[in-house]
Amino acid sequence: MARSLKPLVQRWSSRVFSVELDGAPLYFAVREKLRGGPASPAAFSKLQQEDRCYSLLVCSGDRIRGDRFHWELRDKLLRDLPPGSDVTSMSSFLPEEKGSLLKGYFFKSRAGDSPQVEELLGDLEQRDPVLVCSYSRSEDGQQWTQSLRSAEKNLLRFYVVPSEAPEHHPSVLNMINSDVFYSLDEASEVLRKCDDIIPETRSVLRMLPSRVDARSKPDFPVIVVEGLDATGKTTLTESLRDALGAALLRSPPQCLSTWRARFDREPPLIRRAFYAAGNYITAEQICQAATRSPVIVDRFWHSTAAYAIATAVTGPVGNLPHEGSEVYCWPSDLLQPSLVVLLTLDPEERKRRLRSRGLMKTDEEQELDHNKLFRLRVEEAYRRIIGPACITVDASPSADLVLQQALLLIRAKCHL
Ligand SMILES: Nc1ncnc2c1ncn2[C@@H]1O[C@H](COP(=O)(O)OP(=O)(O)O)[C@@H](O)[C@H]1O
Ligand SMILES: Nc1ccn([C@@H]2O[C@H](COP(=O)(O)OP(=O)(O)O)[C@@H](O)[C@H]2O)c(=O)n1
Repeated sequence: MARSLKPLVQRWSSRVFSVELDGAPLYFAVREKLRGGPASPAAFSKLQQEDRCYSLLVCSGDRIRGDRFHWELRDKLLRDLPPGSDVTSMSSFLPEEKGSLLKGYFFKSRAGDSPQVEELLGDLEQRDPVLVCSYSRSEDGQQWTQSLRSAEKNLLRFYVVPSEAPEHHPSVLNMINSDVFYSLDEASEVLRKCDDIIPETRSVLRMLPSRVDARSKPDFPVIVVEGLDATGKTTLTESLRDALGAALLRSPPQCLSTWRARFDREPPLIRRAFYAAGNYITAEQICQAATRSPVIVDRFWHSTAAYAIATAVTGPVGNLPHEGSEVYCWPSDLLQPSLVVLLTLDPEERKRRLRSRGLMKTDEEQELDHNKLFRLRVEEAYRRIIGPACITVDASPSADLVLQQALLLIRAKCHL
């Protein structure tokens, strides 16, 4: 373990640890001394007597390298650990301390597998920015301890104790400018830093506007249509274009389509920076088009932020950052549309439309289909975004009725 990790270790017992089980976080803490009787946190309750557990936390000073390493580490663990290790995501954080989140993985190993696991962890510790902990149970099976290798290679031992759930999901601590970007500068800084590992980034950077001016008010109304995949955005935006003689744009813009799949394979930090940058390119196109006619936009910042927030946070909708949180605030340097229409649809009808349309696209969209909680989080995050807020339109009636409904709204709000 590198010396630079010493400050981290010094505050180790102030940290809370979170393990993802069945799609939601379970929390525990560690203490140097045990007060009261032994206790087993929920994250450890389903383990067998002979099981040993491990955690790996990524702690790179370089967030791009760290995020990529974390992304690739899951595949490595799934490939190289013995079957049945049950690798799951975990994190560690200092309660209420922004930027304190460390991300990693938690897994178990049977007694007979220990040499293979120890060898893999030893290799990782030597080469990569990880903090490795092992967890074992006392002989009477009542108390778990955590062992952390210190800078001097000594083992630091802590008792594992239950911890209350924090007020916010831990991911919220690192969300700003990692999952959601609030300025072109922040997003393009991430892209600039990865242009050596992803050469395509240079082409994306060249397309970014050199100057952003969110204050200039477009001459014609700008109407954004948002919603989950297959809610009818394409159908509605094309009809609105025809009905209003409007220009139709999308985010990410057409000019980024060649690189989109490349960035969809990258870890969240880079992928989100790509989509954030796309919004600024679309904003520039909107400004030009809105001098001549109304503009309809298929997805914009609401999509970028809502999917990012709903992916970073796990578990029920209650785990999202609370309503009014700064994470839902529109970036101050991004053009604000005149109206944002959010299409909502009953999940069964959405599935029917997806099936009738053919294959699904991104991993996130596939996740939407089988993870009901994720879908609910995305929809709720859409609704919580402010400045501009979105107005919900029920997309279950016929395409023509949905169009009429949207036109009524546009006439009322945009004086068209
Ligand atoms: N109001 C509607 N009623 C019934 N089917 C619809 C309606 N709007 C769209 N569809 C159909 O549902 C599918 C998904 O619509 P689409 O406009 O491509 O959604 P999105 O752009 O949001 O992914 C398409 O097959 C489309 O023809
Ligand atoms: N403005 C946007 C648009 C899409 N996205 C991302 O793109 C995915 C949705 O894209 P999609 O392929 O369903 O979009 P459509 O082209 O079908 O509208 C989501 O997973 C979002 O993470 C974004 O972040 N910002």
